[in-house]
Amino acid sequence: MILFVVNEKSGNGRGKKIWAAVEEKLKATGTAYEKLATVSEADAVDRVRDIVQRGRLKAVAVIGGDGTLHGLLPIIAGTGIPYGLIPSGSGNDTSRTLGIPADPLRALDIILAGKTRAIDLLETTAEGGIEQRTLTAVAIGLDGAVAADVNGSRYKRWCNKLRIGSFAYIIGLFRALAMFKPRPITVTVDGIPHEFSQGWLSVIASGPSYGGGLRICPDARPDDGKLHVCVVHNCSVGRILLVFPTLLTGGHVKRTRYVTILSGSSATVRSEFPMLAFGDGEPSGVTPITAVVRPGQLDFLIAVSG
Ligand SMILES: Nc1ncnc2c1ncn2[C@@H]1O[C@H](COP(=O)(O)OP(=O)(O)OP(=O)(O)O)[C@@H](O)[C@H]1O
Repeated sequence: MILFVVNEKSGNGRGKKIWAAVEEKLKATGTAYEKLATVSEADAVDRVRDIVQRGRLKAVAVIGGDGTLHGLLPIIAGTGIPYGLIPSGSGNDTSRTLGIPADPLRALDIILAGKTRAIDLLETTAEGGIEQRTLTAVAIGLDGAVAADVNGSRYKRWCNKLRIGSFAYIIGLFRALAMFKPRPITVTVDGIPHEFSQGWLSVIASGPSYGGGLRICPDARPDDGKLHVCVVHNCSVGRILLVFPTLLTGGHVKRTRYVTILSGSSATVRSEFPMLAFGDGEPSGVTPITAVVRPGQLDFLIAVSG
């Protein structure tokens, strides 16, 4: 049996509409399935845990965005249960990285075909011992301020309605820039500290894409067994605005005066004042935060040619 976890809120209600089309096809193909419409991450965790414990699951598939996938990682990671996605979020960085089509029925075909690829996860521990697993990237500093502003905002709902979900992050950036002050930060990768007197943002990524399609660590691969770090530092607000469009192509990595790219198997970000961190767009605590890569922890359902 395939368990479908449906976040009807994701993508501003798109999850609900997508389920109707998906269910029709599941019935037409005689697929054994169970649907779980969940109202929150905690609700999903409790109910999915019970079903996983009962066993005999062929796969767990999410109809939602990166946040919905993120919420179930503590239950699915390391179990060998194939994890699938029918994207209905606004950022959809996981589907972008793994080549999962936006068309729900084509995404369903991938789930039904049952081919998996083992991908890496990031395990983070933030101030106060808050532990999380993240699939795409942990954003700290300015990005954290952007995520905090975007999540639950009215403009995110409008962008989703207009099907320009990624645009919400651009609005969030302008709003966060008006409030955020760069601070001294230390980014330690595999034990080697890198000091920045004006740290704007640090992103610890498993794959190349975050924030709705920004190619923050363009050389990262979700199954390369490494974590990748991008630090933007020591530049003016004007420079940040100039760098931002280059994130869409990954061209920012050439601006080595204020963009530093690192990689390794563990990374810690410390800041003079606590900075917010968001993993897969969900709150992960505040600095200091340490991320460790866990290679091949998740068997993700992907396209046969992917
Ligand atoms: N299983 C779930 N069921 C209902 N709500 C959930 C579930 N998991 C997480 N949520 C909540 O729903 C919110 C939106 O979900 P999600 O992040 O998947 O969609 P999105 O924000 O539209 O897309 P994206 O993360 O790709 O930008 C999350 O931020 C979280 O608060």
